[in-house]
Amino acid sequence: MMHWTKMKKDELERQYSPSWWSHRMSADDVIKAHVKALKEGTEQARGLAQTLLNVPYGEGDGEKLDVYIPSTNSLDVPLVIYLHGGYWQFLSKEESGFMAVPLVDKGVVVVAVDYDTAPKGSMDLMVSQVRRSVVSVVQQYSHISGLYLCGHSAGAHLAAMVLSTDWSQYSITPQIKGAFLVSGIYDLLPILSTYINEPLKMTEEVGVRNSPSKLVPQLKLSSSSCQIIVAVAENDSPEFRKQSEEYYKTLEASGLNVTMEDVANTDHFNIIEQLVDGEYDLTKVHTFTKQKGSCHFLVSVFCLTNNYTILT
Ligand SMILES: N[C@@H](CC(=O)c1ccccc1NC=O)C(=O)O
Repeated sequence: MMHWTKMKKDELERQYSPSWWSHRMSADDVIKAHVKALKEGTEQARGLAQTLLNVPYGEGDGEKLDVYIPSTNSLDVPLVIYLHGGYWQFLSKEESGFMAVPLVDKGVVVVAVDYDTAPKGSMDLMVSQVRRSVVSVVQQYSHISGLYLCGHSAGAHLAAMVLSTDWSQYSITPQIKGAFLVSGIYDLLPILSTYINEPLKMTEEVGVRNSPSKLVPQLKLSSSSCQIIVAVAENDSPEFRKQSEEYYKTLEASGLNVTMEDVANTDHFNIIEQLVDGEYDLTKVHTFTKQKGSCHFLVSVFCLTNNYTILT
């Protein structure tokens, strides 16, 4: 495949337009269906779980998160923080609670984080916000049995930036047990010259310091015991697939605990949408989770994608 530096602008923009690559619908329709599925899933989750909505994690207006709480007597309560996608300019926590639908009755707390999307927020601000949201959650829920991170698309980028944080600047060092990075972008340089960067206005310097692919040594220092899953859709664009493959290879070469999952029959959108889908075999998930005893979240998520990888 041609290296991105050799691509003309229109080809680069096509490669970085996920909706163009769906086999299911037209570009416009797949985005409309995506927003609808996430909204409906979030509404369903709000009906199923107890919720704490709009909990501040910082001083800024946009620095709020939603907590989806299971009713459980168990002391073993894992918590997963979900960072939404949407190219750092679309979507919000109002479409980001859907993952609680299958997880809440397994005793998992789900937290959906808002951050200031562009043009209001810059890349540096969004990265700082998600880092601070994780610190705030850990301070608030110090009794949890494990902290997991999940992000989709731009949210997978932000999750990878959280894993690559030098926590010495913060009041605590969160111990993240697992991270599920779905169809992410880990090198921002290819998008600098595309329409995606119009509201973001990233310079090359900003792109470099916010590229997880360039921060693997820091990730190794901060998150060496984190179990990382890099997942990508079969029908993501070749450039998106390459982003995941290369990030996975770099993590693996550094000796990190990482798995690559190429999820068959999915595109950039339904790879994450289907985590709400009741059709998947939740009974099996439950048995699996009990047998394995730990890492509920990652096991559940993987069974939901019909991909029975034993992770613990
Ligand atoms: N121009 C992008 C738009 C996009 O990625 C997107 C738009 C709305 C909501 C979510 C999106 N992407 C990933 O979550 C595309 O072609 O797919």
